[in-house]
Amino acid sequence: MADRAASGERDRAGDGTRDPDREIRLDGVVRRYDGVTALAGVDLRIDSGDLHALVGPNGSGKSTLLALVLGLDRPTAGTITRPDGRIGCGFQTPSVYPDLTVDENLHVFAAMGDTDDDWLAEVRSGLELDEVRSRVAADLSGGYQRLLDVALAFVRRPGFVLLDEPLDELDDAARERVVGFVADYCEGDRTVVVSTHHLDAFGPSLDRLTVLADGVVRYDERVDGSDDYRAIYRDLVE
Ligand SMILES: Nc1ncnc2c1ncn2[C@@H]1O[C@H](COP(=O)(O)OP(=O)(O)OP(=O)(O)O)[C@@H](O)[C@H]1O
Repeated sequence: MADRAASGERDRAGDGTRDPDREIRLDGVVRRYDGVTALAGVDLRIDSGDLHALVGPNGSGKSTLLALVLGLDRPTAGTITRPDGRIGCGFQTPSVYPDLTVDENLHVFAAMGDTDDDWLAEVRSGLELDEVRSRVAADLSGGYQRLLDVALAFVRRPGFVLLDEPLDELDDAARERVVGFVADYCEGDRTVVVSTHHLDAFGPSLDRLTVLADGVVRYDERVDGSDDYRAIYRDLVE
C-alpha cells in the first residue's frame, strides 16, 4: 500500500492522490433498448486496487453495465474510459469450452496470455478445482462449471476482472473460497468488480459498494468491514 501511495496511485488512507490512467470511468452512460431504459445516466469510477461490488434488484442494470465496460455492447449515450491492458470476465451463464477438460480449458486461456504454470496451479487449487481437473467441462456440476468460469477470468492475471454473479450455484464453502480468492487477488493494484445478489458474502471484504436501482446509481461509497451492508441496501431498494 505504501508503494502505491508513493507511485501516485489512489491511497485508501485518503490523501486524494490517484492515477486516472488506472481506473475505469463511466460518464453519463445511458443504455436504452426498445422501450426499456437499462441505464439512465450513470456516472461511476472504478478505482484500481478495489474489490468493488455492484448490487441491485433484478433488472436494475448491473449486467448491462458490465457488458458496456467490457466493450461487448455500446452505450446509447455517454462515455466509458478503460485503462490499457487486459480485463478478465466471468459471465452470468458460465462460458467454458464444454468438450475440453478443466485443465484444457485453463491452458487454452493461459495460452492467450503470458501466464506461468505456478499461477495456473494457484488459481486451480485456490478455487478447489484440483479434484476435477481431468473431467470434461460439460460433465461438471453447475457449481464446478461456475468455479471454472471464475478461474478462467483470473488465468491471465488481468489488472481488472469483472464477475457477473460469481457465487451463483455455489454451496457455502465454495462461496467462501471464491470471496477469499477474489479478496486476495485485489492486493496491490489489481481490481475486481462483482455484480452480485450475495452482498452478505462479499460485504466484509469490500472496498467500495455501488447500489443500482432502475438504471440509476442510488449509492456509491467506500466501505469497510464495519459498515452494515444489509441496512444500507434495505434502506435504498427494499
Ligand atoms: N438485450 C436486451 N434487450 C432488451 N432489454 C434488455 C436487454 N438486456 C437487458 N435488458 C433490460 O434491461 C434491464 C436491465 O437488465 P440487466 O440484465 O442489466 O439487469 P441486472 O441488474 O443484471 O438484473 P439481474 O439481477 O436480474 O441479472 C432489464 O429491464 C432488462 O430486461
